[in-house]
Amino acid sequence: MALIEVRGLRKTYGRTVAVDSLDLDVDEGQVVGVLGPNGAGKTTTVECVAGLTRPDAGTVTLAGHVPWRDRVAVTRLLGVQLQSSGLPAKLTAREAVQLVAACHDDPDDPDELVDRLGLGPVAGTRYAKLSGGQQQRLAIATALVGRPRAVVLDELTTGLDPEARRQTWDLVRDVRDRGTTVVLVTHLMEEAQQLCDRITVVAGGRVVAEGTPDEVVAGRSAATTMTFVPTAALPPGALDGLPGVASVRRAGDRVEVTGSDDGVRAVLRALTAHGAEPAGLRVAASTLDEAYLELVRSAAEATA
Ligand SMILES: Nc1ncnc2c1ncn2[C@@H]1O[C@H](COP(=O)(O)OP(=O)(O)OP(=O)(O)O)[C@@H](O)[C@H]1O
Repeated sequence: MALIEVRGLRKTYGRTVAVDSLDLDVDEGQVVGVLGPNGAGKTTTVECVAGLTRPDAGTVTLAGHVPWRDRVAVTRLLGVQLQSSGLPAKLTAREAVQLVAACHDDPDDPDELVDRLGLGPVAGTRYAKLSGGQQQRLAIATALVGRPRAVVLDELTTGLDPEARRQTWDLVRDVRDRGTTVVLVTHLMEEAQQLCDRITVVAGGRVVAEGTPDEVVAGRSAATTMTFVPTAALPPGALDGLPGVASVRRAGDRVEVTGSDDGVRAVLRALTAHGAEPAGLRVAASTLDEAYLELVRSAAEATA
């Protein structure tokens, strides 16, 4: 049984359906990403997991506990860093971690945790004076100080510069290596590719893809991208509609085709049939970014 199990989750706010029929499994020891565009229902989902929001329908269990009912157990099991940490501006970094530690039965040593998260030099600095990266690390420290089995990190690198982002990613890997399960809410495909064992892509409150990042890319009809310059002119539409071809785009002389491996072979055969060769041919697996955009666009078209 998964550490976190969500089945048929539904939550509405007035007429807005924030989440609908959503399933999510988070196995112990993994980093699981919840991805999706603005308003997809990611935060609502993790709020239901954390027991901060009660769903209209469906079930959520965390190590067998129901989050909005078994509050004490869930506070012990799950650390939460949500989008705005809401820490008082005047507390120092150390005081903030000590304050949250005091709410737990068997907390981590606040000073040791502050050091481990690279906040030692600013332990005496007030929250409002910390940099964005330091504030995020402090939010992670407050989520971890109760030594939870799982932690929810919601858009933890939004607004950080590339170096601070990479340092935060190292921190997440360290959290996972120490045995804590991580639910990572993110907009950033590179972040998901770098950190996540599995991802769930949500759009319009529903799951539109689930698997390892590689599985999600491979499962798309546009799993491969090939670009080339045909050495002879092709009749208009010569490559459109070939079996396995998802899209054909032209940029000057260069042609970019996305599709399955069958699509790549069909394009090469069509070129030969038209007496052309693919000069400067490059064939690459599509990125998670490309797969994600395709998923989100088709979900938006389906509901339009
Ligand atoms: N407390 C609330 N009251 C009313 N509507 C809400 C509330 N919380 C969320 N919503 C709506 O529910 C939908 C899903 O919101 P949610 O915050 O879960 O999305 P999200 O994927 O986390 O988005 P973002 O990436 O922008 O944070 C949105 O249409 C949002 O406006």
